[in-house]
Amino acid sequence: MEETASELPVTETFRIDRPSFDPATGEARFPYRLNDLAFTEVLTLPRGAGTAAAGSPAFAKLLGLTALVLGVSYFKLRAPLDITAPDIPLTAAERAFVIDVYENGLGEFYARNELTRFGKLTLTAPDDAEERKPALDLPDRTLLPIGGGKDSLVSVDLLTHTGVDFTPFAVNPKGPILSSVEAIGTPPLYVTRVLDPEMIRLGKEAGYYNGHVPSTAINSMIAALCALLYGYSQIVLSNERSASEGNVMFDGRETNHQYSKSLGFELLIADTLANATGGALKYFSLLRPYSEARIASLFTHSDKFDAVFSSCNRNFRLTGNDGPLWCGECPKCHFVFLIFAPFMAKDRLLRIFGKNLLDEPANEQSFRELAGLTGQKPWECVGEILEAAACFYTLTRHADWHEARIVSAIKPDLFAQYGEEKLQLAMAECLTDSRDHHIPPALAAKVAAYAV
Ligand SMILES: CC(=O)N[C@H]1[C@@H](OP(=O)(O)OP(=O)(O)OC[C@H]2O[C@@H](n3ccc(=O)[nH]c3=O)[C@H](O)[C@@H]2O)O[C@H](CO)[C@@H](O)[C@@H]1O[C@H](C)C(=O)N[C@@H](C)C(=O)N[C@@H](CCC(=O)O)C(=O)O
Ligand SMILES: Nc1ncnc2c1ncn2[C@@H]1O[C@H](COP(=O)(O)OP(=O)(O)OP(=O)(O)O)[C@@H](O)[C@H]1O
Repeated sequence: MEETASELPVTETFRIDRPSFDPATGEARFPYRLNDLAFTEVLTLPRGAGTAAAGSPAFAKLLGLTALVLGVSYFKLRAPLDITAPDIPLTAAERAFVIDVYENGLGEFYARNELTRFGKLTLTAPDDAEERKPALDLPDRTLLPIGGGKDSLVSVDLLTHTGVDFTPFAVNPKGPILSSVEAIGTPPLYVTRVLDPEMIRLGKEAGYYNGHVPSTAINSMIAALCALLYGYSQIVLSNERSASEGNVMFDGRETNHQYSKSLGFELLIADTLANATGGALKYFSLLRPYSEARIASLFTHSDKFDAVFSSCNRNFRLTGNDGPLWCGECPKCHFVFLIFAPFMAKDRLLRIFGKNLLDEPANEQSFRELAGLTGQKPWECVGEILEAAACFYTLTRHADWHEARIVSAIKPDLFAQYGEEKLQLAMAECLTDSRDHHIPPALAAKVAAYAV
């Protein structure tokens, strides 16, 4: 559906109503209205939440903010300019946070649907003048969201070896999330999330838009509700530094498929959660210092999860996955194979993927896109272009890989485009940890000492 400026939906409105939570059933309900359509999203949290925590002003605040963030799935059907939340008071900083979710969090959605929304959205909600709420008392415990792929499992290893106990957390766990948590062996905290089926149906109909939503922002707000209810003082994400690189420029801004995994968003949500809890709830990514290549090298230290993990997103569709753990066809499978290859024994890598993805000519175009030799960076959860190019460079000099079909096929263009010196420097950079992170200093020092 194409849209011209004169057709912008100025008379349409998206309304976010007051959400509710019943501690007896663990059910949270989030009602929305898009013009004359009504939707409800439902979360089911584990029962047994303290009623005191559920009745606190801080929980009401986080429930309201969660309603705003979860709203993106319904808003995107028409993407109107006006958003209202008549019963959810917001501070100035919270407004900026919500607008960021609806602008940059939906950046890929706008770019792919050719919708210009940056700087045009209005959010009408009552004012909350109290920017910083009173301090809550939360026990010193860690909630660790698990995605079923290599990243959060590297965090499992880092926390385990630095003596930090944690509870694995997941929203709608399935496939590799369930099997990885079983291998971790620590009782998890799981939340069931049911999107309104009418929204899913309309997303496939003419007259409605569809596209990507910022899933990490959504999962993080749900984790924050659980932190308050079940008593956790920190939520530890596993977002790599490579996630901050965008895909394309659109409507005057860089759009990023992984926006809500970026450092910029981490700072915004961390501030929002801290202000809502008087500083009691911390949020940071343990893997922010690392490139994807460095994370891959850290993953090789243990083979505990080899048979159960997968980074392939086909596993995480709402309806599940009836194919193999690694499809071997998508850009994410290709990227993960590429970054493991320099660091992992070849037979182990082939066992994990079930085949050699660098020997299949059909994959060449996809690998070229990952390394920036053609097209654009794929709309997928993949690392930086230069990082992929640097990994390819390493493989051109690697006894096990230099003769692989795709490595030999792209070598001339790789060298011509980047030059050897730039590729060598890029690899060195990938393996150098960044100090641009927000891990509490004592933990950062312990992790740095372990992750040599
Ligand atoms: C699993 C997956 O990657 N799904 C993306 C895919 O959706 P698809 O239609 O193939 O399957 P479903 O996920 O089952 O979605 C069905 C419809 O429901 C809509 N929907 C889904 C979840 C939601 O929270 N809200 C929704 O409205 C969805 O739009 C479908 O119409 O393609 C979609 C369009 O590009 C993507 O939006 C789906 O991505 C999921 C929301 C998802 O969870 N993806 C994560 C694996 C992901 O991409 N993570 C990124 C981080 C993104 C971020 O900013 O945090 C990453 O790991 O880098
Ligand atoms: N279903 C989920 N429930 C809760 N948190 C999730 C879920 N899926 C992903 N996450 C969180 O978001 C982070 C980013 O997801 P992502 O898919 O990039 O990571 P991963 O699965 O750990 O590793 P990989 O990048 O190899 O897939 C995860 O590390 C995890 O912290």
